[in-house]
Amino acid sequence: MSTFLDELNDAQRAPVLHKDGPLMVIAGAGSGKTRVLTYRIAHLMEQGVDSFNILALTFTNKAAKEMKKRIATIVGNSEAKNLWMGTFHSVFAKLLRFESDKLGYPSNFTIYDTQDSQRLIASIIKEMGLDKDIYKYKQIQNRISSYKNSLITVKAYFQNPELVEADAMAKRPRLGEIYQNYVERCFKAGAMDFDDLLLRTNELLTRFPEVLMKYQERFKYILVDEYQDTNHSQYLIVKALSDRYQNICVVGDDAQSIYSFRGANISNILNFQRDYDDVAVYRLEQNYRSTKNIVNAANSIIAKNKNQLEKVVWTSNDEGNPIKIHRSVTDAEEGRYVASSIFENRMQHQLQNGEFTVLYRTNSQSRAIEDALRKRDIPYRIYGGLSFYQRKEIKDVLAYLRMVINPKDEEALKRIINFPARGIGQTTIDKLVVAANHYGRSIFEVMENLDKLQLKINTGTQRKLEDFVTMIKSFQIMNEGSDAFTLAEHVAKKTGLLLEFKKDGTPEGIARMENIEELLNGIKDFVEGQKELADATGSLTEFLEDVALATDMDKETADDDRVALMTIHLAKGLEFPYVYIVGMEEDLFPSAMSMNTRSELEEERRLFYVALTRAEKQAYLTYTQNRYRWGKLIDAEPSRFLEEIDEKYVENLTPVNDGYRYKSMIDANIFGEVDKSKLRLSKPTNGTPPTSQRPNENQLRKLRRLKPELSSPSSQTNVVDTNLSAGMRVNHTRFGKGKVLKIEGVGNDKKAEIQFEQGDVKKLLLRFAKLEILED
Ligand SMILES: Nc1ncnc2c1ncn2[C@@H]1O[C@H](COP(=O)(O)OP(=O)(O)OP(=O)(O)O)[C@@H](O)[C@H]1O
Ligand SMILES: [Mg+2]
Repeated sequence: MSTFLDELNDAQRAPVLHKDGPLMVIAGAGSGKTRVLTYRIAHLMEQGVDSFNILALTFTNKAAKEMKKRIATIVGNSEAKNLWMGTFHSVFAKLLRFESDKLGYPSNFTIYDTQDSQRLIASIIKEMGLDKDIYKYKQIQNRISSYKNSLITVKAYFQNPELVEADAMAKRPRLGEIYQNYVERCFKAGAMDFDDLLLRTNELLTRFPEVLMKYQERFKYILVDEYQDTNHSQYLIVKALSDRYQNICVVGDDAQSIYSFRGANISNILNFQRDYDDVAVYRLEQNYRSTKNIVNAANSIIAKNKNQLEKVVWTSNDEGNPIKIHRSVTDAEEGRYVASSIFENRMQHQLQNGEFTVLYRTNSQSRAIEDALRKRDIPYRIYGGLSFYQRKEIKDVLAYLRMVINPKDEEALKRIINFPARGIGQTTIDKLVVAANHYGRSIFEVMENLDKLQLKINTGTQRKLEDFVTMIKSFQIMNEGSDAFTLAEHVAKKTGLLLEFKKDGTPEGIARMENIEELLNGIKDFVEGQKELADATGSLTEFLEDVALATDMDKETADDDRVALMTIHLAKGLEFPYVYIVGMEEDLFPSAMSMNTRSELEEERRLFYVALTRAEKQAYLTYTQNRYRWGKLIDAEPSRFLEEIDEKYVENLTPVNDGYRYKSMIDANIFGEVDKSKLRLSKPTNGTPPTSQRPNENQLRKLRRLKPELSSPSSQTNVVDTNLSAGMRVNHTRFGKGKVLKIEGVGNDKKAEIQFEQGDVKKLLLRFAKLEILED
């Protein structure tokens, strides 16, 4: 028996050694679930299971790569290479390449990213002559995506009066038509969007029993990490594939389910035992990641959630320091605090930048942090913002390459038909689109047959269109004889793209040119790398697929030492010695959009649990009293989550009653970034922005209608204390005793201004404040 099993504790070893049949590992953060999954695969292989018969589904491609690396050190590289491992999307994109003809798709189908989907939907809305303020393309795309993830096809949509009615009620009666057009256009373009990769896999496995059987035989062992965040579509795929052998191993933590807004369904994990016979359930309790303080603090938070499985998490690691809470006056100051704290820790403890991460609830918070890090010359990388492959110039090059592989690709074509400029105007493109719709063909096919169609395009323009077709065809011929790199380099030069950016001469133009060079380097690396793999050839198709499914998380290189900035959602499964969670404020975290029901609020709390449990040694929680949001300065309240942590585990770096009032700071104009005029203009009387400026909650709620648990009407989170009035004496769990000076606002915005005995006057939102009325 090899020694790698010694690197597990007894509880971890049991699921690793578990023989055939379904098993589930349910355990809290940092207890080794991912490690169990990894070692189980290695063990299966050691027991003689063929690596070709194993399928492992992970949350990121990076996680898959790391797992593979670890497995390779145990069983050897050549065997590890054969494993099918990756995210749902990348694994099933690969599978669809082999089978797509059955669904009427070419094997070289294009993958539309979210931006492509949105552009296509925007143009459909325009072609249909609809009001773009009512039919907002991003919202529509979201809606279509959630239909697809619930396996509601266009046909199913029209057969469901409830859905049709809901959209009509939302003043979007033609949503179904948009959906239908969108699906047809994607099909005609030989393109699948992200959701199609799952939807079409489901279609394939349901419609073609022989295909299902083939993959059931192929994937005799299936393993899924982060099972709590699988959506319905993913669930059905796993269910179908594992149905024959039932060798299914899922690991997860219901307390870390944070993707319900994307259709993830926590009940998949809760129902696992019902779905399979004789499920073995394993629990892990020992956390190896974090200090005692962090583990205990995290436990104290998640205990506040009502809907969860009972779990114990403990650690034998050091006590560690308490979690540090820091308050600042503005978001810019918060950024400066984080930057200097990172700087000091790095110096004091001789650390690398890569040992720090800054986590936030929404992407827009990164700016203030970035500014501060830049000022201190601390290198950082943002994950999940605009990924490298989403940049304009990169998408331009990729669009040409996509055309080479699949000339029907409509979004790619529209992007480059007149870039660099070749005198083909929008009117011409519109005519081509109309003709393509009319004949049920792709735009490129229309362009190939211009001489036969009477499109009222003048001969000069017609010639330009023909030149374009000839150029693409010449690339296609070249593609047959050369590798992806040679072709891509040729395309970048021949199309004039490189020249276009060079001509520009501005720093941005040069940066764009360098990015294209970086892309070419990347393609070269890819071609070299793919040559080693058993089932890959280094073709352009493979490269484009890799790119379409890449997140910048996957692009990380080891030698590059930077502080990581990302949303909490992206941080799932990762770990860092030092973690800063910024923006711990009401309406931001928990998000203003997630306070309508208990289940939404509990999801926010799980998100906080995920954030905190990323930390190995030290966690910081920061909040500010004033923050620019929706273009206005608003006064922010500390997040309720701060109060929820058992105070034994925290240390307040900025005590509450230090007389640190933002008003006086602004009057003294100490902080340059606070613009007085803006403040006076916008300072809302009750501390929350006017309703009209808030995100359109109503629509969001409607978009979420698909989630059954949200439909219950009686899910108000907190009871507003209506009895409170000025003059009353109250007690607050944290601020102590005080007297109510006045009450203002109504309903959810009702606030009390309280003079606390410790000297501070505070305004508290009544629906959150834990106030006890004292009898005098
Ligand atoms: N038996 C063990 N001995 C030493 N280190 C361990 C052991 N088990 C897990 N670890 C380490 O603890 C850390 C957390 O493990 P892992 O990432 O597998 O936990 P997890 O349960 O998947 O966490 P999450 O819920 O955040 O995904 C990792 O650094 C891992 O290498
Ligand atoms: Mg994990």
